[in-house]
Amino acid sequence: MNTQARQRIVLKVGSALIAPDRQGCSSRYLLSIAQFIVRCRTEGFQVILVSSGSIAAGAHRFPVQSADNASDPQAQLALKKAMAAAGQTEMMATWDKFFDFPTAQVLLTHADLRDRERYLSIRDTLSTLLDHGILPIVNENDTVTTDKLKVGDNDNLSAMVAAAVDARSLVICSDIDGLFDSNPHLNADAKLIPEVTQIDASIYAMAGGSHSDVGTGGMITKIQAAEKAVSHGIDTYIVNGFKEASFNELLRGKNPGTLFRGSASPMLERLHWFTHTVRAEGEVVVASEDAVRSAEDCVNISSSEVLEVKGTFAEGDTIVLCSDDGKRLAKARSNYSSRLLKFIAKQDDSKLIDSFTHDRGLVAAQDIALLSPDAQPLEEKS
Ligand SMILES: Nc1ncnc2c1ncn2[C@@H]1O[C@H](COP(=O)(O)OP(=O)(O)O)[C@@H](O)[C@H]1O
Ligand SMILES: N[C@@H](CCC(=O)OP(=O)(O)O)C(=O)O
Repeated sequence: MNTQARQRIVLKVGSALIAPDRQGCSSRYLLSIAQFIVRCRTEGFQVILVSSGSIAAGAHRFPVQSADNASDPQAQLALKKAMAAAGQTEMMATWDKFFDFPTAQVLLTHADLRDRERYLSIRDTLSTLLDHGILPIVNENDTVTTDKLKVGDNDNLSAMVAAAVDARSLVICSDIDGLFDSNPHLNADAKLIPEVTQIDASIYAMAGGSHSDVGTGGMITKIQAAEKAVSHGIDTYIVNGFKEASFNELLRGKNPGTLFRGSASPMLERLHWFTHTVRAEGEVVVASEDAVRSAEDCVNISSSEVLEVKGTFAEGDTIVLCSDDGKRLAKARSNYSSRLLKFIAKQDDSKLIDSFTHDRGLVAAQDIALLSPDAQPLEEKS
């Protein structure tokens, strides 16, 4: 493990902290966040800021909406992207004013992160910026994204960035003290959970969506982010960014919100990237769970064990191998297009079938991630 890299902190700031009333950026909460960044740097940490808020910050530039636009989803989406474009410059200018060191804007999409070459390039750029004392400020490139191209929320984006830079901690600053056992906006008796040792279905069951006009994803995407980060060995905190005390406590080494402790046995880098950043384009249902017990099993699956092929994918695309009762067993890269696999799976002649998969397995040996039997579809969860 690169010990220098382990001195990195990724700080994710939610929209409500940037532009609380959608009237442009406000310094109300940003001052204490900026001071925290400065203190962390003074103490020798390299900091990356993942800042939401471009849409919330740009909203005030588009005060007039025609009634037609309000009911047209396409027009609404175009408006949000325009707000993001206008708000992004305002947001960068606002952050820049707090610091006497340079900042750099890094706008990413999921299409950038899931492509290995681009991912490595992003990693190098972020490291170079950090090594030159520059504060990278990352956001999703909302103006160019479509459903297929986007991460969709900055919680997951911040976890992908934290893994890419091999961070030591990920701090998610939200509008609430941390993860509660149910949404405090709906249940006045909800209790704060100070530490989560294992992220499973019971933790996801506590989480609801966002209640605000400006937030995306609520607690669900924060738990997804924590799941990604902890499996890379990154301690992940959800803290209340409205409260200056949160940052003072973090600086004293205390946990002011909810802590998800990083795994003591982190995944290898490429496996982590493939498991948590790359998305599956389709599914292949296999006859038995026993066919997918190890990576070697996956390579050796014969086409006669393929029951069904779902979705459209090309050779080399990522697929999930599932059991016929819907369990996600493994993620891998298909050696065949969905079209060819569908054709092969329909054949009765086993000799013909085997002739297709004789020389190379159903999936490539390089990227195979075994998923635990009750694993949730990490990258597809919403
Ligand atoms: N179990 C829960 N504990 C805490 N907050 C929850 C929970 N379930 C849902 N939420 C909602 O998640 C919100 C925070 O997420 P979000 O609105 O997306 O903020 P951000 O802009 O910081 O990402 C909280 O204000 C709350 O409404
Ligand atoms: N990329 C969007 C933010 C998306 C997002 O995840 O928002 P939030 O839930 O406030 O962190 C923007 O800059 O407005």
